[in-house]
Amino acid sequence: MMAQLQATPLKTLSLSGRRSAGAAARPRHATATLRCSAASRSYNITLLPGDGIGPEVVSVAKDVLSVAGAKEGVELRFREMLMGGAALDAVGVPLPDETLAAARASDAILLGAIGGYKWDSNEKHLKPETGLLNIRAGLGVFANLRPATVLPQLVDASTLKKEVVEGVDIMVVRELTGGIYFGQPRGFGTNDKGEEIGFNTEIYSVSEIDRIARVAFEVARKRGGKLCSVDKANVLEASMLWRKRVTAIASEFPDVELSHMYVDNASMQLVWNPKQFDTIVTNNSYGDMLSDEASMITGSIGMLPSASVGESGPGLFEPIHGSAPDIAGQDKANPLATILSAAMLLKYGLGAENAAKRIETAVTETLDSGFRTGDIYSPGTLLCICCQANNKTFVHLAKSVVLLE
Ligand SMILES: NC(=O)c1ccc[n+]([C@@H]2O[C@H](COP(=O)([O-])OP(=O)(O)OC[C@H]3O[C@@H](n4cnc5c(N)ncnc54)[C@H](O)[C@@H]3O)[C@@H](O)[C@H]2O)c1
Ligand SMILES: CC(C)[C@H](C(=O)O)[C@@H](O)C(=O)O
Ligand SMILES: [Mg+2]
Repeated sequence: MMAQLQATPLKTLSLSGRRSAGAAARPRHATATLRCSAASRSYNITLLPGDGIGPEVVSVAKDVLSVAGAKEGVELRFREMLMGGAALDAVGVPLPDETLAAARASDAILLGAIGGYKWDSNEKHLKPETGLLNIRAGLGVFANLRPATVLPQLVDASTLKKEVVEGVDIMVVRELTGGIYFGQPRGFGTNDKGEEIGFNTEIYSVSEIDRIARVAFEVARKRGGKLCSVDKANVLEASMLWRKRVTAIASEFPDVELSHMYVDNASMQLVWNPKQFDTIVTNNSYGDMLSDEASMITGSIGMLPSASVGESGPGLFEPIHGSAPDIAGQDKANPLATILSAAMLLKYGLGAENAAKRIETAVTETLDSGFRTGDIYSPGTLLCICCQANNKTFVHLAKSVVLLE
């Protein structure tokens, strides 16, 4: 099924449910909506557990997905495929052809994380990270939506002051298939002094900027109506074009208030006064960095989900964190970013809003009950582990909350 690029941004992606009235509640892409509510309620999901904590958090999210789907009559069939370091070890490439083919043929993809020390010095084409970039490009998922929402139960989990973070609800719209990650030329060489050099190219075309800008304006329109475009237009040509095009596209969205900010200033403003931001649109590399920074406003990088969508084809859903090799295999990982990515998969990938809501409610109630992994633990809460099969885990508590509804 098609990822609902048209329908998705028209609905709020915010966990807090901030939503404007009127058209906001009515997806514009009728075909996608009809398909979602049609008789077929059976979907194929590709699971890409990957490396490090990836398999731990994906197995938890899979259980939660199954229960939430079943309670709403949505049948989910899972197929696990190799990706990242796990694929390198098994078949010698980070993104096997069969994995990309299976992902393309499915209705949605849930990815854990890839990477690890073992493969860090591999050549570029044999890095787990190259597999990740290739699947994003291969699926054409150019719009990466990364919500950073401070949940009321976790206002004290942030290293920032409560009054600074309380109520923060930001959506970072990151361009995902262009910019310096993919620009040519890139590589290694020698300069005229005979010194070794490494180089990359930051490059954006008008069409790449226009399409991500339109997604961001649509998202902002259905949230707080404010869009801040982050660039480095005081120095870089690619950013100068970015700013020119975002400004031009703004005329299609007179109801959205557009501002521009340089990325260095934005990095500072995010921790000084994060509540000034509603929706941020930015390029691939600034979006990578600013979303990690925004995650710490919410308490932990283990909390931030994401949805990546394109013009057609299935969406890719993944936590924003990495494979966390420092805690892998110790049952310490916070699975909430992946569980919330699973909720985004249901809502925006499949249109199964009620099932998604069950997951969001389960997460809220799990936190209300005081359960915390180490990254968001505070005195007075219950330290729990990621995926051991006992009653003190997120997954089992989440399941029982889902079942109780
Ligand atoms: N999308 C992805 O698959 C992705 C994203 C980022 C990094 N990576 C890769 O992951 C590897 C490690 O990268 P890194 O250390 O820079 O970033 P990381 O996000 O893996 O970890 C950074 C820190 O956050 C902690 N952390 C991350 N996720 C957590 C969770 N769910 N619960 C609790 N703590 C969590 C880690 O323990 C670590 O201290 C590298 O190989 C990197 O390339 C992959
Ligand atoms: C692992 C890496 C390629 C990836 C990125 O830079 O996009 C990661 O940091 C992310 O945020 O998903
Ligand atoms: Mg990142």
